[in-house]
Amino acid sequence: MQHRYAFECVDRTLRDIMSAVDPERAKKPFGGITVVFGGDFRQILPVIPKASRAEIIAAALNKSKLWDHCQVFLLFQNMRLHAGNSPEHNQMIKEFSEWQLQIGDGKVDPIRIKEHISEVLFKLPEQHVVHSHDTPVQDLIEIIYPSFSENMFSRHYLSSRAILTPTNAVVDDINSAILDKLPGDVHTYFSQDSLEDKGPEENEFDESFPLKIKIGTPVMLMRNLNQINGLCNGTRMIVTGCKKNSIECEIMCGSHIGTKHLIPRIEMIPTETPWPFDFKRTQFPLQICFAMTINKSQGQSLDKVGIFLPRPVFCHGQLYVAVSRVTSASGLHILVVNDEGKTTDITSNVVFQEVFYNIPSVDAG
Ligand SMILES: Nc1ncnc2c1ncn2[C@@H]1O[C@H](COP(=O)(O)OP(=O)(O)OP(=O)(O)O)[C@@H](O)[C@H]1O
Repeated sequence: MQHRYAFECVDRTLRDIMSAVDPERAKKPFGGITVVFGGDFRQILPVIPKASRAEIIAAALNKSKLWDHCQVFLLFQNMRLHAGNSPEHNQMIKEFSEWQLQIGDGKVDPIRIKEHISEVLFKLPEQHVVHSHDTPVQDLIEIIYPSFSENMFSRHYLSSRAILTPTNAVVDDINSAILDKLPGDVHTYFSQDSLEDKGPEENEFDESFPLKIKIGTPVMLMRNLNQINGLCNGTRMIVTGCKKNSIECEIMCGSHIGTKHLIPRIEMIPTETPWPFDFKRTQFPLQICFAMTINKSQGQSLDKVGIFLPRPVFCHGQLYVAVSRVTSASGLHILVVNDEGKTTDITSNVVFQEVFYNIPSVDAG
């Protein structure tokens, strides 16, 4: 979810612009222009580094004054879950959809509740749990990417599945384990970090953070480059060519499927840093996506989803986002590893209930 400041900024700008047409419109939300928001407060709230729970809640759109002017329309049908072909199948889909919502609403049957952090320990349905003794991660990779060597060049095979996990470090490990199975040469692309005004000193971070890929690797775009051509933050593509200063990729899902694009290195300067100077990183805005973080998976639809939890989820809506990416109940596989390194069927759910207080569906429920 966007920080409410983003919407408030658009509101103020439109009031300003529309006041030129009619001074009265400066008093109306968005200068009198109808605006449609789409969203789900069960999903991950604005990400604010080091923020407290209260600060995260305060950043949500429904804590803005604009919310008083919003009329809420509720959507009830889960369009992502494919319709069944028999009454029994439809009943199964209904139950699975209700279970997803229970997770989102924080209403799963608890084994134990840690009130102060709104964390609930609960038991996962057996049909989704992956049990493994010796090599849990390899086993999960095998379930999500079965017969990899026969299918690794199939666009549909690669675009329809992913492993989701809470942290980037684990994502990198899984991605490199699967990348090793792809044939072909590894192409290494270095990023360059520098200080915007670094003076005569050499920057020891120059030429660090390499991107290692092979032709055929699925990658996700990490920035909006060209929305008209489908190059948006989150677009998944296959690497089709490794050039010296660009990477050729083919979009593998959505309305621009099959189109090829050259992705260049781009400069990025983080604005919110604790330092009194700016870092500039020049890098490819791409990340390998055999596995991705749960946060990054928000918005994706996948036929086969492997959720790997070597540590529990840690923020509101993370588990809900993870379990709701899948298009069928049978496509969801969850591997939970506890502190002793053993697989288990018990995990945590984190839901900040107070974010729902002025949303009709949840109040009514
Ligand atoms: N009107 C529709 N008819 C058929 N399928 C639909 C329709 N709307 C959405 N879908 C299916 O549901 C999936 C999810 O749609 P979409 O990504 O627009 O929803 P969303 O609310 O943004 O989801 P989320 O926020 O959970 O990522 C799509 O991939 C599509 O397959």
